[in-house]
Amino acid sequence: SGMSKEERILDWVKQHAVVGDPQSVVDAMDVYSRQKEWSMHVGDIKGVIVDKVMEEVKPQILLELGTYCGYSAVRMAHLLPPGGHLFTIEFNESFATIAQQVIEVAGLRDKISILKGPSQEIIPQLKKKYEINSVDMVFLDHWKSRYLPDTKLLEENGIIRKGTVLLADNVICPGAPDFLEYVRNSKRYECTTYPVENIRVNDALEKAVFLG
Ligand SMILES: Oc1cc(-c2ccc(F)cc2)cc2cccnc12
Ligand SMILES: [Mg+2]
Repeated sequence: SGMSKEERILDWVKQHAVVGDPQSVVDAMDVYSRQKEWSMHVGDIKGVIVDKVMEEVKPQILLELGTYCGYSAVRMAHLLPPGGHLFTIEFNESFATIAQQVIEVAGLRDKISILKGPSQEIIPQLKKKYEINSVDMVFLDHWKSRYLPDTKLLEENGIIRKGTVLLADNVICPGAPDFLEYVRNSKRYECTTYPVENIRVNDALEKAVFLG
């Protein structure tokens, strides 16, 4: 038995972050990933690109696919404009439980709602069950094989509107080739690629603006 990696990350955050200080939570998770155990959160190098897009878009309603331990949820919610809210979908119960506690340490419980379950089930419920009309930005960071089907679900369910910004992590590594091909060849998206030469792996984030 013993602690899971995610429990060890939470423990580190509790010991090294300052309660109510989101930046200290982000910094603690980055230090843990660099010095103890690499973890699959977006991290400090790609995180700067996420920050830049947040400053550009200033989303009131932000949807994240893939919470994991809550690193990007905390990083983005900290940058939300007043009144903004982040809905983050996580299908792994134990990850969601860890993320809820990380978000608690950050003092961001009022800005973030974790929706537990498979994205393909939750996306069609967003309007009725969570009273979401449309979202201003989507951060895709879950399983790569879900990027394209979930993007189509977001279109079909009217969750994204003209101008909604999709920002996708890992389009190179682990890679989401079908998603990339779709948004780059579709006349309904305006795409920008943000390549990142990380120490560990080369990767990129893709920004795809929905044109309606
Ligand atoms: O940012 C991510 C990175 C990786 C990843 C795993 C092993 C590697 F060798 C390299 C990259 C997996 C993810 C899975 C889900 C969401 N994000 C991921
Ligand atoms: Mg990722």
